[in-house]
Amino acid sequence: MAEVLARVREIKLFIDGHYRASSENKTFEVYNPATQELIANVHEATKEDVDRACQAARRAFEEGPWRTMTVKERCAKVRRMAEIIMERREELARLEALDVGKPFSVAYEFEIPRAAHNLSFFADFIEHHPSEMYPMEEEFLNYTRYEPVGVAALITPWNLPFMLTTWKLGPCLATGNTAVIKPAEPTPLTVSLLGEIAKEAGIPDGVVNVVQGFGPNSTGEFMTTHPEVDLISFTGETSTGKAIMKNGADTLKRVSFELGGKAANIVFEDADLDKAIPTSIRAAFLNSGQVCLAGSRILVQRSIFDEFVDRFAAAARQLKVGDPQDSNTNMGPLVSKEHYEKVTSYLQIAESEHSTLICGGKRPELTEYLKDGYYLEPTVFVQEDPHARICQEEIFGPIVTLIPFDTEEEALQIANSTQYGLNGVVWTDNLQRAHRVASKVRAGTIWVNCWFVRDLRVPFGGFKKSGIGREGGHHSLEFFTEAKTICLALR
Ligand SMILES: NC(=O)C1=CN([C@@H]2O[C@H](COP(=O)(O)OP(=O)(O)OC[C@H]3O[C@@H](n4cnc5c(N)ncnc54)[C@H](O)[C@@H]3O)[C@@H](O)[C@H]2O)C=CC1
Ligand SMILES: O=C(O)/C=C/C=C(\O)C(=O)O
Repeated sequence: MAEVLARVREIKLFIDGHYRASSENKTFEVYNPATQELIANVHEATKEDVDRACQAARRAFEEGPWRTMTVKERCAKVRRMAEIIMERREELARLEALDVGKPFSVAYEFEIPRAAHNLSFFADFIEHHPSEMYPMEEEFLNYTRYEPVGVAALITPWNLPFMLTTWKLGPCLATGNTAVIKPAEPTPLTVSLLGEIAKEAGIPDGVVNVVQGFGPNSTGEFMTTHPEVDLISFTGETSTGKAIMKNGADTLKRVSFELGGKAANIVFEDADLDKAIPTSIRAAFLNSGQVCLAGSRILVQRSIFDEFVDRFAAAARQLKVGDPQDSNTNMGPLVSKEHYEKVTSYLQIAESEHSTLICGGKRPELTEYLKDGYYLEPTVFVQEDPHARICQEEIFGPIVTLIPFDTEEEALQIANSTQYGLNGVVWTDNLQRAHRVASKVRAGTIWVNCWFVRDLRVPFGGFKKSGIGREGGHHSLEFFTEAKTICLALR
């Protein structure tokens, strides 16, 4: 594995079953966020390259065997992709840790197996999905077919590159669509391998294409305006979702968006703190807080506030910040210089808003090797005003805010006071309160006495500015297919 990490890679585009250079030989550089060392030179897809990828995906959809083969045969190939991913698990986890700066253990234990599961789950789900049937007395019989839509643009962010791309690719392929994928520009490594993994699994050329590049005036924009793209599944920032929607409007593209979040993690006085504190630590600092589901606003009932602050801060101080490749590391760096500057700008904002710094707020002391990495200690603030910017804006870093509340009504008001509504968390031993609060928080997923437990059958997505549509189970099936009704006269 040392060799996997040592070399500077050249990452090409994967179009129509082959690696290709950028048509203008344009490349950009990618750096290890833990050290600032160069790790890859990446070919940027020009308008001509994106056109090639979209045309290849269109041909593979219209002419190739992919759409017309039996669902059993198609899903077997998607399942084979999952097996190959697990065969390459260590390599993929090492690359994800190198590229994103996340701990290798998190990539190896959670994200790469989840990526494989994203493919195998949807292969099983789609293969065994029943059709609807509506008999009309004895005269007519209606039944429904779910047919693929066409060419899908799958655009993903840098925080969970491989996991989130496969979350989209699984249902896209199992239902018979073809794909043009674009990972985020700071983290192209693992996703760049998906084309070759699909090819090895026996998926025909042109079905899975991977292009690389930036968003506005670059690859992302060329994809979302391309006339051959029928649908777009996007995860990322809310403002990017708006731009993509505008770009796709002229050609009436179908969209599914999973956007930002600012989850309220509500801790009532009857909560079991021995469970609430370690899980709230994970919810705040997993992947250096770069998770859209992060519990970045912790609302704590005033009667237990001081105890919670002390115990939470003590647990935050215990986290080992360091080299992502070291198996003892709990938290790595932030993903890039640009993002580090954005996240650390909130330290000044918090100060100007009179937040109280409880712990963190500075670079940790690290070895010489990591001296240039984009590191920030796990940082905890207390803020009484839930309308302060650190309580409202998605910081997307290891900065968490503790906010006291007195009553259930007040907790709900605070929880619902942001523009986001992706998820929420409730800690209580009172079953009635759990149901009541869960029903009143305006968000797509509410975890009660747990966090980030994922069953891929359930709807996943956001209220308000956290997204449009739902993916997961039959929601993904509906997004990636056209439902067709066939009505047969029986007499
Ligand atoms: N899941 C989430 O909720 C995520 C939220 N974010 C938030 O977004 C902020 C910025 O992160 P970015 O990676 O820059 O997110 P982003 O939303 O700008 O980028 C996500 C993807 O969209 C592409 N993209 C950007 N502009 C585009 C356009 N006009 N047309 C088509 N594609 C476009 C990017 O190249 C990337 O592949 C973070 O600081 C964080 O607050 C970032 C990652 C994930
Ligand atoms: O479990 C999922 O499907 C998604 C998890 C996390 C994100 O979408 C994110 O952080 O962007």
